[in-house]
Amino acid sequence: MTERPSDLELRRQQFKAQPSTVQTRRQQAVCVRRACKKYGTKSNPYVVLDNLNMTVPKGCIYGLLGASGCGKTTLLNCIVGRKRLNSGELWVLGGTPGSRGSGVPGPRVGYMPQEIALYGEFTIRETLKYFGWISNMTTDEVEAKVDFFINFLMLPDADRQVKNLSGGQQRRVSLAATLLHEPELLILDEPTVGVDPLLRTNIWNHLVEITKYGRTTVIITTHYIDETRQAHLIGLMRGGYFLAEESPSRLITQFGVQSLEDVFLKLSVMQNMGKRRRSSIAQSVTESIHVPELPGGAVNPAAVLDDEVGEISGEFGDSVSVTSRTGRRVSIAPEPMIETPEELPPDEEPDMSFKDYLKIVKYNHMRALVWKNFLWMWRNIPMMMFIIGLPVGQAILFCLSIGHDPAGIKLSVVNKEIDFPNEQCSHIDLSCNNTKLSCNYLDFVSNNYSIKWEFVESERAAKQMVEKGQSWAAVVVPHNFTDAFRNRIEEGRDASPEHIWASTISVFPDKSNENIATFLNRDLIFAFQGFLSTLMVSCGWDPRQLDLPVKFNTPIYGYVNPDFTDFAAPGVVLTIIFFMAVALTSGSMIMERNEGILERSLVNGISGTELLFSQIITQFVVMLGQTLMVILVAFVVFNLTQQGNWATVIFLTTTAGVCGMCFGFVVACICDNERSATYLALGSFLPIVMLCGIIWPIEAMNDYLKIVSFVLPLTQATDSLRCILARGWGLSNPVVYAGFISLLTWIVVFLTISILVLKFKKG
Ligand SMILES: Nc1ncnc2c1ncn2[C@@H]1O[C@H](COP(=O)(O)OP(=O)(O)OP(=O)(O)O)[C@@H](O)[C@H]1O
Repeated sequence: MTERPSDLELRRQQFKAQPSTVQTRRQQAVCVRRACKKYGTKSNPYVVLDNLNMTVPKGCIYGLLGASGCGKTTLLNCIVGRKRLNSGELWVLGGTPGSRGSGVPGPRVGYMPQEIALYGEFTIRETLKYFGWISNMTTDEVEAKVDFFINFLMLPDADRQVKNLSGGQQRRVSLAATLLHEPELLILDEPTVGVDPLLRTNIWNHLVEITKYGRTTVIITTHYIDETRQAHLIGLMRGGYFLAEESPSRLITQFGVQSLEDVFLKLSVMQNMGKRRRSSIAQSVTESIHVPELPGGAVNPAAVLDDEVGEISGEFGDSVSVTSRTGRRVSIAPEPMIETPEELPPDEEPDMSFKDYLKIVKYNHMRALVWKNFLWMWRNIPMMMFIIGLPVGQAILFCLSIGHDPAGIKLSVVNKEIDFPNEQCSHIDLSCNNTKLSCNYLDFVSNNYSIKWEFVESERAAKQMVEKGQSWAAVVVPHNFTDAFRNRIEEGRDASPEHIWASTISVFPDKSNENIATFLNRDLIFAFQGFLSTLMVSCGWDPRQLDLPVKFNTPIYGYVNPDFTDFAAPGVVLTIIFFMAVALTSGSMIMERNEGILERSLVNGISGTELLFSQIITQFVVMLGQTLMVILVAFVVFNLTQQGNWATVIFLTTTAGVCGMCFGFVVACICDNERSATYLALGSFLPIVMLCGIIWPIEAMNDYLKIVSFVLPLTQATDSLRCILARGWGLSNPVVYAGFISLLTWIVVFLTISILVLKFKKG
């Protein structure tokens, strides 16, 4: 119902001191009582709001003034429900901010933060569309207002991107986004910074206009004290409370000064004098400063200067609280006409149907958020290509660098069967009568394995090369190797120790690198078996006679020569997808939060759950792209082993990505800045890689760590993917579905933690 202006005028005359009850306090647009807010630690607290009282009647413009750092933004954040008071009471539009059905945060409030808090890549039109949609406006309703704001706020073309506007223009777009949905309570944190005087006047005129009929209330902070002359009430804040809360004209009249700045100065001096608590100073103040008589107990000069009462910390209008010399804080309030009830009545909570409880997300919010996220991606195509390309690059690097046999391992060989350097192993004789079998063996090694020989003259020289790191092993072939070897075969069980010794090739390896030493060991022995087999065939003997009596047949799963790449690939693919999702999700959420955009959306009524779900939808699309590309590269381009069902592989990998996203939410919710998020993400990366059986079998792990490893998100998943890829197992296999169960459990755990942290972690 529209009130007649004359009634309003009458009502505004009552903005001054008046006795209040809880009921009347609730009828104000904003009512703050005994508000305390501290930052810092318990042992080292930093008090920002100190027993502050504030009353903002409906339909007024309230100018919140105070020096930089005095706590204005903190107070506004508490009013819009983004920060919690440590103690005290707060009513906004009749309810407690954050309570169910209060509409605060929500569409009843419009908040323009100090920071620009807009997406630079969006145009002015898109920005307004996003905030309009959040506030349940239709696209047509937003469009209808775009032209008005472009003209009124002297903005350039609506299709210009915000990042290409000047700082002042960006602030005006921010103001337009706040005014757009005509909220009942407008909270503007320094909207006129960087705005020229003409436009500043226009903005103030607009505020006066929209508050004219009492439907809109405005709280505005500014450093330009004198521009608040048009406000109906101003609160002068200093030291965590209000020095005064009055209409500007009354303050100027009563202090007998020319400007509000002078009022502020005088009040500040009064406050300082009070703090010094000396009656002599009080005397001088009474002489030098004219303290006006303010009816209704707004500021009680006696309270300021009375020797018994040291410090004024009150507000005009409702109550004045002071600190006595004993340090006890007392309240000087006007005599209440109605006795204030001891107990506060319960918050007014609207009836909620069962359906309302189930509605954890709103369609218009989800539409705006998902649209905004995709639009951001579309406007950042190079960045998106990088984001999709990064895991692909990592997969390529993995496939090219991990798990292959070392190539070109260098050995220093002294072959005493030949007269080196005069003679070389150049003519390889494959007949049974060959007199230089050592040359055949060495040739077999270099042809079939990636080992390079360097012949040297003496055993000493061969060992020196190893000592200098120039070769991985010194190989010594004895003088009569061929004859001794033939004798050894022919003599069989009667072979003499001399023949055994003379037919033994000695290897002096450098085992400082376990991997290379293992490969060298394997290659030299396998090569000898191969060489011997060839020799026996050429001599017409059955090569099986000299086989080891343990025979490895064709493997049931896997290959005769398994590849470490195949072993590590499942874990590495999951790790890449998991941690890319962690980085992306936490990065984008922290970026939005640090730029104030997240805060702004939350004040507009977006809930933490909606934010999470919208992120899940958009990040899921990105992550699906990453997963498909990684799988394509690893299993199609690099042909890693894949015996299983493609759908199961993709399903498991994307589930790991969703799990990573949810961990990213936890990181973003817990960490306040990118640095701590990076530490947390990095800090969890190595333990997961080490403990989830990704690079080394869990069977080799310490028994206690095995228990930890069992519950980690990627352990069962890696095992599951390994079984799908290498054994071709399907979803019905317990090892395979254990991977899914583990990931899904972690998704629920991470989401619950995120929602709880978002709900309870407010200033
Ligand atoms: N999260 C925080 N942790 C610790 N201290 C904080 C935090 N936020 C604000 N402060 C401190 O609280 C004080 C009040 O900050 P606030 O932003 O409310 O001031 P302000 O009056 O809005 O200043 P300005 O006019 O410059 O914006 C400042 O000294 C600030 O450093």
